[in-house]
Order: sequence, then structure tokens, then C-alpha cells
Amino acid sequence: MPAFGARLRAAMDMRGPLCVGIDPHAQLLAAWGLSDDPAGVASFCQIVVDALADRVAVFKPQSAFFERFGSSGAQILESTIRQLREAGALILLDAKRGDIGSTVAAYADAYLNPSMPMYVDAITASPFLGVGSLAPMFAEAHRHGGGVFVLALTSNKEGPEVQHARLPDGRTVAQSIIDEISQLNVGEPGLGSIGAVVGATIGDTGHDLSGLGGPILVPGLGAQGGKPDDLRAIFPGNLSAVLPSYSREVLGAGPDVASLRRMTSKINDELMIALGSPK
Ligand SMILES: O=C(O)c1cc(=O)[nH]c(=O)n1[C@@H]1O[C@H](COP(=O)(O)O)[C@@H](O)[C@H]1O
Repeated sequence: MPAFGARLRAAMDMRGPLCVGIDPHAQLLAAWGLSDDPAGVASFCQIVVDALADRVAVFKPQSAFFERFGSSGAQILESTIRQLREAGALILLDAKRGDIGSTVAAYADAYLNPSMPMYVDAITASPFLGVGSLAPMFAEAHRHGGGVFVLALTSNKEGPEVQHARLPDGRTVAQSIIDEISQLNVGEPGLGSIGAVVGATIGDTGHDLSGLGGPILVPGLGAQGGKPDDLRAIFPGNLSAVLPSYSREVLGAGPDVASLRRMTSKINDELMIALGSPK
């Protein structure tokens, strides 16, 4: 399997930079005329697959909305992932996993080992136990051409209290995470496979992402207030590495298949102008 960074670059160049988050909120299910139960979530996902699987580069299912329904939710997630991958899309599972290294190894096996049922192309990870504790995930990702996106500067208002705290050497916690990710991508040709998560809502924080080498997952667009034009200001030196992610803004156009397609194509067009990316 080619490296995740190379696969991501090819998918974004072919289908546009947009990552669509699959977040079946109770409110969205209601708005789509669906029940807030496994049958409703299954119908929701089937509509997303039918409408968008063949035209969106990356899907980011949010694990929480499937975990709500226990084993039924897990089955729906597995089947959705399989169908989306069969249609040529990449799957970035938003699970924000993190723990001591020996447990992280089990998470890595669950999500980044191609022989496991919940196998995906990439996952999100939390570095609260130290970026080093995620080493088994990075190793598994490299072994199988997978990717890991590590939280660095999140889109929520509570994030800065921890992420902007200073280390003894003067760097912020977020900058030290970014720097550790940069080290993991050294020597990768093209886009690296270990990415950072940086919200579109963070404003001008003075963090230096220029040496990251890997992709930047950017949530916080649309429903949380971030706009495509904000990307130029936040990521002036990294625009080609930006993977912009929208959940509610895109899904709010459903359940009509044509409206979902129109919305993704409109957002992809806006993003390509803002990022200056090809397609
Ligand atoms: O890792 C994420 O995707 C993420 C990081 C972050 O800083 N902020 C953030 O909103 N997210 C996720 O991105 C999605 C945002 O959804 P919308 O606000 O509906 O586009 C949710 O699934 C969040 O869990």
C-alpha cells in the first residue's frame, strides 16, 4: 500500500480538497425525517454513500455518533466505511484515541491493521499522554500506508488553556506537538502521513506550521463559523497541505441527493479558490 500522504494528495487532486464529516446528530436525523435509532443512522449513512461516495476525497465519520448505539452502531460504521472505500474514497475515522503506549498499540491494531474489521486509512489521535505515547500508532501507520492526525490547536474555545500553555523552553504545548509531528515526517517524499489537527476558528496564534511536512486537518468550518477565506490567513505557508473538513454545513443540505451533491461541489469550488488547489 502506498503511503497515506501520497494517497491523500492523489485523492485531493482528483476529487477536490473537501473532507466530509459524517456526524449523524439526533437533530440532523430529525431534520432528514429519520428516527434517532440504529435504523435512522443506517438510512442516513446510506444516503451519504449514495450521494457522495464517488465524488468526495475523504470522509471523516465521527465515531461517537455510532458508539451511541453499541454493537448496532459499530456494524453500521463498518458497513459505511466499506462502501465508501469501495467507491474510492479515503476514510479518516474521528475517534481521537490516546492512552499509554501498550494500549495505543491495541488502538493501532483496531484501526490501522488492514486485516481488522474497522480498518480505515487514517485516524485522529489525542496527544494528552504525550506525543511519544502514540508511537505504536505511527509505527502501524507506516507499516500499512496509514495516517494519523494528532490534535494540536483545536477549534473549541476551551482548547487554548492547555494548548497555549508554555513549556520551560518557551514553546507552547501546541508548538511542541507540531514540532514532534514535523520530526516524524522528515525524509517523506511529498506530503507526509502524520498530520496535525488545527481548527479554522483559532485566529492568528503565531504558531509555526511551516515545517510540518504532513497534512493539516482543519475542522471548525461552516457550522462553527470558520470560512474558506480564513484558511489563507491561518496557513499561509501550508495551503496545499490543508484538508478542510465540514460536517453539519454539508449534511444540512440533505436528505435530497441532488442537494447534497450541489452543496459539496459548491464548497469544493470555494475551497479550491481559497487554497489555489488543482482539480
Ligand atoms: O478532530 C476533529 O475532527 C475535530 C477537531 C476539532 O478541533 N474540532 C472539531 O470540531 N472536530 C470534529 O469536527 C466535527 C465538526 O463538525 P461540524 O462543526 O458540524 O462541521 C466534529 O465531528 C468534531 O468532533
